Amino acid sequence: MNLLIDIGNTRVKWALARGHTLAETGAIWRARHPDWTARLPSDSLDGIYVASVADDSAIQALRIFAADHALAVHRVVSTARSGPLVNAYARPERLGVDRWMACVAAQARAEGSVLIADVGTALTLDWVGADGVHGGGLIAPGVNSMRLALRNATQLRPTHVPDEHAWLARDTDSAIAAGTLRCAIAVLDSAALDLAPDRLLLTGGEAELLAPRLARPWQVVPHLVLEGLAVHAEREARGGQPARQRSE
Ligand SMILES: Nc1ncnc2c1ncn2[C@@H]1O[C@H](COP(=O)(O)OP(=O)(O)O)[C@@H](O)[C@H]1O
Ligand SMILES: CC(C)(COP(=O)(O)O)[C@@H](O)C(=O)NCCC(=O)O
Ligand SMILES: [K+]
Repeated sequence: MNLLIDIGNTRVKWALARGHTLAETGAIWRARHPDWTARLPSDSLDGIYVASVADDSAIQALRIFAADHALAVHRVVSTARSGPLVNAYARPERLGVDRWMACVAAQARAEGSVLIADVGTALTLDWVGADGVHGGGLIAPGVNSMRLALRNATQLRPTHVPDEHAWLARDTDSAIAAGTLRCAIAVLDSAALDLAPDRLLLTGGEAELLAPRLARPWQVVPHLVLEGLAVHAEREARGGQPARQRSE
């Protein structure tokens, strides 16, 4: 059994995986739990596969956890190809590895073109064509990050996030909640309309917030990045076209 770990800028997501199957999953807010590795499962593991876009201290903490449990850490990085998937970036290693793993998972799931939205700290879009070629994507702030940006750039200090998000808000907290949410909705709706893929996949911590408000039916896949790690680990175990990786 492998421990799969997706270290984002806000949360660590993990899964126990047997082959393609994610047996158990969890998420840990790193800022709230500086000792987050103590919350990871550690029994009966063969190894750890990690995709991290966070600062090096997170990988450092994971290395200590792995050494304590005599486990190898396979740090996955973005590569020019993975199986049938081809990376659009001229410098493939610069594509966020969470984005790359989401593309791997989306491509392995089904045929046809797919647009992937991962909305967490950042909102990212990635296109994978029916031919398996990654077409690139974009990076914007997630909803909460937009709210933090306003807080940092202004004197606005909202005290709550109202449930309703009317277009025409009549108080400051509602106006911020509506404005930031509708920015994210607008990006996803217009990308779905302009690019018209066969499938729309939505993941990330803000997926459930956005999904019911979108014009087209995006399929929410909570663990898409971890699914990509499972595919990657299996490809490597079979010896077939692994993405390049560093063993640590
Ligand atoms: N239980 C929750 N309650 C409220 N917001 C949540 C919850 N879980 C996730 N989020 C939202 O998801 C974001 C983190 O999403 P995530 O995909 O884990 O981001 P990252 O990959 O950047 O760490 C948070 O900033 C927050 O906006
Ligand atoms: C865009 C991201 C910050 C998203 O991070 P997240 O919201 O998952 O924490 C991450 O994928 C990243 O650091 N990417 C590298 C730059 C790129 O993908 O072009
Ligand atoms: K993201």
